[in-house]
Amino acid sequence: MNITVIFNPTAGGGRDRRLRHFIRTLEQGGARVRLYHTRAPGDAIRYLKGLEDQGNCVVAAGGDGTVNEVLNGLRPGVALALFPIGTANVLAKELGLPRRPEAAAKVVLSGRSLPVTPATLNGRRFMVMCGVGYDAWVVDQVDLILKRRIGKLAYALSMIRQLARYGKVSYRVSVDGRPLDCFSAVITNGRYYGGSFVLSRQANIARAKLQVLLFQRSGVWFLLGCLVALMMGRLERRDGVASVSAEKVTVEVSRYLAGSAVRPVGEAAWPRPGPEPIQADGDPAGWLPAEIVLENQAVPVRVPQ
Ligand SMILES: Nc1ncnc2c1ncn2[C@@H]1O[C@H](COP(=O)(O)OP(=O)(O)OP(=O)(O)O)[C@@H](O)[C@H]1O
Repeated sequence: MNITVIFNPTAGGGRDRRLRHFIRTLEQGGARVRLYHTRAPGDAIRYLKGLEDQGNCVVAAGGDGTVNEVLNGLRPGVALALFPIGTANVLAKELGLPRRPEAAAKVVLSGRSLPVTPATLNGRRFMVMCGVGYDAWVVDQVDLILKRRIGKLAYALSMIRQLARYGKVSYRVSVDGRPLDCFSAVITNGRYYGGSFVLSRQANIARAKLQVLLFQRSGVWFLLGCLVALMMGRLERRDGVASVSAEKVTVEVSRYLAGSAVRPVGEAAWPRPGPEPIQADGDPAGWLPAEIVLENQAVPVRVPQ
């Protein structure tokens, strides 16, 4: 088996020793391995697109951002595999993948292929989820230097800083043509969020459908209640949260609402109309408006037998 491994040396704060174990196990299992260290954001896509022959399988050795880049550079028919060494690794959690190097390598060598249907966000593929509103601002404003030092905690700090933003902009989300309004939305392919929190019990990564979660009430207390419900795995049961399945979703700003005395730390003028970010698979992915479409072909993903 020919395997290309794309290693993001910045994912999860750097995991060189674990990578060596992983590669050694692949080679001991008879695989021919080509290893590439990424040098910057977007490098994995460029590198993979330039490869005439990607082998039987491309392994994303990193977190969800690395998987996202590999997915965007992957040739049709080539299998995707994961060595989860990122910060949150939501897709790995979704697929029940092991994190230990030897076990992860065994899944690549002798696992089965699960067809997973990705979606596109304004033409760029994503595997797990994208979001607008509160969670997009949290991702957009996270301190990346702090993230390397303290991992997921950097997101917790960004979440606190962005609380005051929630409810100041409303969005018009069209779900398979049906217009709905909200103050935040997450469009997901899978069940999990931020690691191991259950976002949606209706979503399933093996199903060719997206699940759209809409946060339809404003107010910081409502948002805090949603975060607690998320931690308890009961988000979809909360009043003010709608959960609908879809194949095509568009999102645009509906309106900017009246100001607030509270403003996020570091914001000079607040609130003000401006570009609204989108996140995809936990990384910034541009600005609204957004068109999200389920693809019509699945990608084979290596999972445990
Ligand atoms: N050599 C590099 N230097 C800086 N950034 C890089 C490099 N290679 C890849 N990247 C970028 O790093 C970002 C974060 O990587 P990734 O998401 O895999 O790790 P993570 O954030 O630790 O994990 P997770 O997304 O699971 O929380 C990716 O969006 C990718 O574009």
